[in-house]
Amino acid sequence: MVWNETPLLKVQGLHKQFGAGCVHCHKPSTDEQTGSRCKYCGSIWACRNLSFDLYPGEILGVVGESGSGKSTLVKCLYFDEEVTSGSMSISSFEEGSTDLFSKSAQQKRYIRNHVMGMVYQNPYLGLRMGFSSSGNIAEKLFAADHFHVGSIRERAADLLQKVEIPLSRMDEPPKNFSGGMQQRVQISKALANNPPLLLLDEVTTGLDLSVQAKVLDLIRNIQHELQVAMIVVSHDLGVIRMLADRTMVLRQGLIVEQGLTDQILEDPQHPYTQLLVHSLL
Ligand SMILES: Nc1ncnc2c1ncn2[C@@H]1O[C@H](COP(=O)(O)OP(=O)(O)OP(=O)(O)O)[C@@H](O)[C@H]1O
Repeated sequence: MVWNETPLLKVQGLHKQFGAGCVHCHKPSTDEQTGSRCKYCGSIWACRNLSFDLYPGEILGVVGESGSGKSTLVKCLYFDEEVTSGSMSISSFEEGSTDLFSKSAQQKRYIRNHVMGMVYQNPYLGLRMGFSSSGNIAEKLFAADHFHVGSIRERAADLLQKVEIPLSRMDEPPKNFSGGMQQRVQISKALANNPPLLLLDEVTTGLDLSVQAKVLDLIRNIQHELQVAMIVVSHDLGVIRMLADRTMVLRQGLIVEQGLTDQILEDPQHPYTQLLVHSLL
């Protein structure tokens, strides 16, 4: 696939440090050998100098072992975590001319509500379990300035149908639903504002294999139908193989390899990627 358009998302030099830091680690090392943890003060550089682009309608996979910085990356992109340094722009917001990390809290909320959707591994983070499923979608629509009650209910029904939640259950709260159904409601809520960018963090981890396959199928169909660009975080190369056009491999907060998913999986160049790929086989 050739991506010859303007990128939807541009991330440059994203660093995220946990801990106060010290004189020895005031600058994050981008040396693979050094590791992500400062041996003097224990601070962790969860993301080190991450730069990448995402094109409209593309699915970018982010893979790496536990602790490699995958979740921290998407949390930073969704403003759940404050970055230590770096910049991010989205072409559909102020024509991509401003750094979104430097915006005020209020502006960040606006950006989240209008141009992003997020699906968490834990549905309790993305849903109000006690609200009805349609109410969850309405909440996202209100946040994105849609106030017409009739059309909100219609949109909720439409979205829930898309993720195969029976309409007879649209007024039930997600706490009554199975794990797979909760993930599907979360996906429909994340799509409510028609975002050009959807972030998905380990969305099938913990689900039964057959349920996983259904959710993955659904994500693929949605991408096909709505052409929404996605960043899919997973430690599971099977998920990445099924969904991602391009893949970025993270290790100790650094990108060690990136490229077309087929190339990465068929002919990994970095020893760490080779280990990851071969442990799948
Ligand atoms: N709130 C936090 N405070 C301190 N350290 C943190 C915090 N969140 C993450 N970290 C550290 O940052 C590093 C990256 O964590 P992160 O959760 O991003 O990894 P991950 O690749 O998503 O792992 P997993 O697949 O297990 O979720 C880890 O060393 C982790 O301990």
